[in-house]
Amino acid sequence: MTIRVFIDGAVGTTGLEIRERLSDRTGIEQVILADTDRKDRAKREDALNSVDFVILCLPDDAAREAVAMIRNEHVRVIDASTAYRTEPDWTYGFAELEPGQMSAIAESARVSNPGCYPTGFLALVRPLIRSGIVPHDYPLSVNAVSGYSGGGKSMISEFEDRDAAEFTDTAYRSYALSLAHKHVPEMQKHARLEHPPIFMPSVARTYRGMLVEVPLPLHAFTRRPSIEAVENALRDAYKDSPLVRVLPAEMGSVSIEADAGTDRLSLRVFGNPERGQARLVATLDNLGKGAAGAAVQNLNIMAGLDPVAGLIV
Ligand SMILES: NC(=O)C1=CN([C@@H]2O[C@H](COP(=O)(O)OP(=O)(O)OC[C@H]3O[C@@H](n4cnc5c(N)ncnc54)[C@H](OP(=O)(O)O)[C@@H]3O)[C@@H](O)[C@H]2O)C=CC1
Ligand SMILES: CC(=O)N[C@@H](CCC(=O)OP(=O)(O)O)C(=O)O
Repeated sequence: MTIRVFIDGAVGTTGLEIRERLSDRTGIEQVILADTDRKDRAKREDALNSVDFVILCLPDDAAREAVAMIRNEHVRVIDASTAYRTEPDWTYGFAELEPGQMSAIAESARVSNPGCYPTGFLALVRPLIRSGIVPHDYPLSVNAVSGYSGGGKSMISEFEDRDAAEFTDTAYRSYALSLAHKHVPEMQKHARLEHPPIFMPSVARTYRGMLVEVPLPLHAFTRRPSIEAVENALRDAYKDSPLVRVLPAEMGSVSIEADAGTDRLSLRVFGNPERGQARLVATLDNLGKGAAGAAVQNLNIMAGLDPVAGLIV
C-alpha cells in the first residue's frame, strides 16, 4: 500500500528536512507543489484535500488557515507549529511521553508535533513527576541553548547573511527575557505542573543541535531522592525506546552537537550526592527529534509503519 503525503511549507527549514527523510521511502508518495504554486491558496487547498496525510511546516497562523481548508474527512494531519499543542482535541505527538501515547497517536487524525525545547524538557521531567520524585507543584526551571536553525529561515539569514538588515555576528545570546516564551504553556501542560516553569532559552552560533538542562535540588524534596533514583526513573521510562536513551554521566562536559544530525534524544543525570543536587541534561537536534524526526516518527506511527523507518537513530 502507498500513502500519499503533502508537506505544506515544504521549502522551509523543517519542511525540507522532512522531505529529505521521506524522499527515498518506498510506499510513500509525496505531493509536491511547484515553487510558483506553493503559496497559491487554491493549489494548496487541492493538495490538502487530496492526500492521506498532511504535514504542516508553517508559521502558526498559516497552519490554522491550512487546517480550516481541509474538508476531506479522510485526511490526517501532523502540525509542526505551536498552534495546537495545548488543544484538548489534538493528540500530543510525543510517542515516548506517556504509556499509551504511541497508541493514541496511531489512532488520531490530528497530531501536534512537540516543540523542540519542550521535547528535551518533558523527556527529562515527566517520568520524575509521574513517579512522584518531583512534586506537581515544584517550581521547576529550564535552561536551554539551540542552534540558530531553530528560528527558521529568518534566523538562519540573521546569522549567515552579512547583507541582511538584521545580521548578527554574536556567538551566543539569551532571549525570551520577559518569561513569556510560546513553549511555556506546552511544557506546563504536558509535564502536568501546577506552575509554569521558568524558561531560559538562548541561541548559539551553530546551525543545529540543542542542550536542555533542568537543575534539581534533591535535598529540598520531601522524599530526598538519590541521584540513582532519578536516573533509574528515566531509564525505566525509556527502556523500550530506540530514540530516547539514558547515557551514563561519566563525561566532564556535554556539547550542543552531541545529537546534531540525528533523530535521537539523549538524557544524562549529573549530580553531587554530598550536596544533594542533580543537573539533568538532554541533547537533541532541534530539526531532528525536535521537529522533522518527530514528524516522520508520527507519520510512521499513524500509518502503521515501523516507528523509526527513515530516521537517523
Ligand atoms: N526550525 C525548527 O527547529 C523548528 C520549527 N518548528 C516549527 O515548524 C514550523 C515551520 O518552521 P521553520 O521550518 O523553522 O520555518 P521557516 O520559516 O524556515 O519555513 C516556513 C515555510 O513556510 C512557508 N510559508 C509561510 N506562510 C505560508 C503560507 N501562507 N502558505 C504556504 N507556505 C507558507 C514559508 O515560505 P517562504 O519560504 O516563502 O518564506 C517557508 O518556506 C513553525 O511553526 C516552527 O515553529 C518546530 C520545531 C523546530
Ligand atoms: C532558536 C529559536 O529561536 N527557537 C525558536 C523555537 C524553535 C521552534 O521552532 O519552536 P516550535 O517548536 O514551537 O515551532 C524560538 O525560541 O521561538
